[in-house]
Amino acid sequence: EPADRLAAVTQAGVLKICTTGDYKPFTYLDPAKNAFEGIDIDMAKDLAAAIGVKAEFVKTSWKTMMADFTGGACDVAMGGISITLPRQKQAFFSVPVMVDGKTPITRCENVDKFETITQIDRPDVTLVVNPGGTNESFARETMKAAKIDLFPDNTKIFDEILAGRADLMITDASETRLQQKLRPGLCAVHPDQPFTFAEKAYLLPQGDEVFKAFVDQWLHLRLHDGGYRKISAAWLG
Ligand SMILES: O=C(O)C(=O)C[C@]1(C(=O)O)C=C[C@@H](O)C=C1
Repeated sequence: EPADRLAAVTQAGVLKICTTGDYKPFTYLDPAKNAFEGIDIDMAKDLAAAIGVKAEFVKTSWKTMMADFTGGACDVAMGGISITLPRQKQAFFSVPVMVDGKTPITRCENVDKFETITQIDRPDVTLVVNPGGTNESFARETMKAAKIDLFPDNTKIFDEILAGRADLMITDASETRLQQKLRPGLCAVHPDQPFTFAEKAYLLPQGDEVFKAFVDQWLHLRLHDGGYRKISAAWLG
């Protein structure tokens, strides 16, 4: 009999969602409230409601997400996750939620200095990078000369640039757009023309066509009935 996560989730009465909690506006673990919030957290609650069960969030990290997911820690992983071919070998993805891509963010006085990879990839430039996700793989593939400074706490990483301990970060354009609002002094560099093409989607169990069909249909409806727009506008203004 084929794996049927939709039936298992329905029977359990709970949808378990793996999420990192370190990536605004998609997933953020608010330390004061000890609760997850963000666009994909609201979407996860909506998905659980659509199935007719409650949502339970399971904290993961970019480094351990695939192992946690394939190990059965959760039914779906959500929170600004990019579709990649290595991940696609181990799991299904939903239809894409949005298009994104890698863009520099730096102190505003430096926006003209870091427009191209050639300008960035120099020995006197320090790029701060969060470990374990597509930001790290992009940096390792593209940078030959620049100094790569791994900084594990993604909720504080942008302060490294503001404080002058790093020159820039290269991350998703959506994140650079939000962080330049949250941290005056930081500016996104051409977020409308990112270096890469990447799509965000939700990670689903490998081979489970029934569950994927349900999630895809739910997401298709929310992308067209205003549900997604309403949720994302609440976090992005
Ligand atoms: O790995 C991914 O899919 C992501 O898009 C997550 C990722 C990353 O690329 O490292 C993107 C932006 C955040 O700053 C943190 C993590």
